[in-house]
Amino acid sequence: MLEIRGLRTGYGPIEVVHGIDLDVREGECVALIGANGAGKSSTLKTVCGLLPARGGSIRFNGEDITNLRGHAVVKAGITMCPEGRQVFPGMTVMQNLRLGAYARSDAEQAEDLERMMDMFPILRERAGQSAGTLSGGEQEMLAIARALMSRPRLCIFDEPSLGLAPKIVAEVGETIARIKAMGMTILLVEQNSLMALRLADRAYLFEAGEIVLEGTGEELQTHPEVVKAYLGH
Ligand SMILES: Nc1ncnc2c1ncn2[C@@H]1O[C@H](COP(=O)(O)OP(=O)(O)OP(=O)(O)O)[C@@H](O)[C@H]1O
Repeated sequence: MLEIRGLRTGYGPIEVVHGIDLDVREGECVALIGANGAGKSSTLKTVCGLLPARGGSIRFNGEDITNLRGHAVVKAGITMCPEGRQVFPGMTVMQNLRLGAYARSDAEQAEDLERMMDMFPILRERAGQSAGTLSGGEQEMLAIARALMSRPRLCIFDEPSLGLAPKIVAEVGETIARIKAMGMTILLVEQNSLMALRLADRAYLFEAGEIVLEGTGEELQTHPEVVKAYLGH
């Protein structure tokens, strides 16, 4: 579904991703793991049209989407649930959800809003409340629901567990597992490597802007290098 070949990207004079190849197949959950600064988030931003590619190509369902603008990438069927949630704090939960559907026609929005509030009952309870007053975990649920409102074919998660208490991290993991069970294709960047590898069908290990290892989630969970450096046992 997503085919990345020889992708390079960076900021100003500095290249931070040095020609990576990466695939996500339909229905898969693929995780990117690795240390801070290894280039995982920059890769996601480049896929989403938020950071220009300097070389290589990104294809989605056979279509070249390299350097399409953000809204065109959403229209193509890719939505990102960004690091730090980035809900609009002064807007209500309902308004945030509606914004998630901005790239679509209105016809099925009401139905999707209902579906999201069935899936996340807390959002129904808080529908009229400012998003900025929600807890971190509730904001993450809102960010996930808002992403799903665009009816993506590929849902990208950037550090969904960042800054959340362990109990809430577990809830976020369960939510992603539920979305996967619904048949959604998922690309996930996560500092919590164990959670990521448990969720993932396949995973890639990033080091200094390159992919140094790839395998199934299970294979990487027991790979000595991953165990030593990222799973801490
Ligand atoms: N806006 C920016 N301007 C300049 N350099 C940046 C910017 N964002 C990231 N970088 C640099 O790009 C490199 C890759 O960062 P990136 O965020 O992609 O890594 P990461 O693997 O996702 O790590 P993290 O988990 O910390 O987000 C790092 O050296 C980082 O300092």
